[in-house]
Amino acid sequence: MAYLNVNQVTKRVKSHLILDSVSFSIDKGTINGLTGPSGSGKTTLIKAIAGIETYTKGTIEIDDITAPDRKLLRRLGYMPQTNALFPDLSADQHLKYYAGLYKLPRNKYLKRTNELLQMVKLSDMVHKPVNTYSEDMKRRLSLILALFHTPSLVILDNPTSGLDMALKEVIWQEFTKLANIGAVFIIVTNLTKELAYCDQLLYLKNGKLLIQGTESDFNQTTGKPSLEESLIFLGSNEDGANISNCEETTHSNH
Ligand SMILES: Nc1ncnc2c1ncn2[C@@H]1O[C@H](COP(=O)(O)OP(=O)(O)OP(=O)(O)O)[C@@H](O)[C@H]1O
Repeated sequence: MAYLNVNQVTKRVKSHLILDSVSFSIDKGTINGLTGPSGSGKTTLIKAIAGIETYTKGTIEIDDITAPDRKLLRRLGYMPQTNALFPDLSADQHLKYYAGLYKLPRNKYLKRTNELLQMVKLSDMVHKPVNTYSEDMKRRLSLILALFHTPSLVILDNPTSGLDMALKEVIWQEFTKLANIGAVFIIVTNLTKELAYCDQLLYLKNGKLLIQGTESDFNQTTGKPSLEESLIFLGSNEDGANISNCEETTHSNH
């Protein structure tokens, strides 16, 4: 039974078709990498799933609930591409604010929050206002805000952008750990190394979902020997026109 069902989601702004009848399903406990060229609609799609962007047609169901729905608020974790933090508030104040929004009892999230702060090496900054943070510290806090309430669907827009290699590794280990206990991840990234960690990949181009599948599904569909070459091929191939029978070559990981 799929945890997330996206059915023919279409977004049109005036004459611009930003999402073109996008349909896919995602199972529990999987890490899904969403990739594609700049401007292909990745951010628009994840914002629609997170309930913060409207769309013209189609439906989105999360855990059998039609989105958007307030019942989903606590089940979702979302990290935007550009930080949406309050400059005058500290990390601690951000966490308290969001815990209040999710109605989390303090003793429930405190231990988890401390673990995450340590993981991203922000413990020393917890009482300092965000306007004293570097850009990558802001990314790290945004990531914690997407994870600390143990959501079942975690949606992250380029989560490791600007972070050092060692921290990227630690963060991906955490994603894997959470997926192993049932969390679903949708991670926007164009980094081949990160895409290779994912259970399943989704490739969006010009608002259309061209392929959903594993790395080997991608290579089989494109006829290329590696994911990197497949992505280069898909990116340079006008509208994916030469991708034959994408629908038929689409596979689910489960
Ligand atoms: N509200 C809007 N009104 C008009 N055009 C929009 C709107 N939102 C997004 N777009 C356009 O839709 C297209 C897809 O944008 P989106 O940010 O979703 O792409 P993306 O794949 O996430 O790009 P990137 O990788 O560069 O972040 C772009 O051409 C963008 O300019």
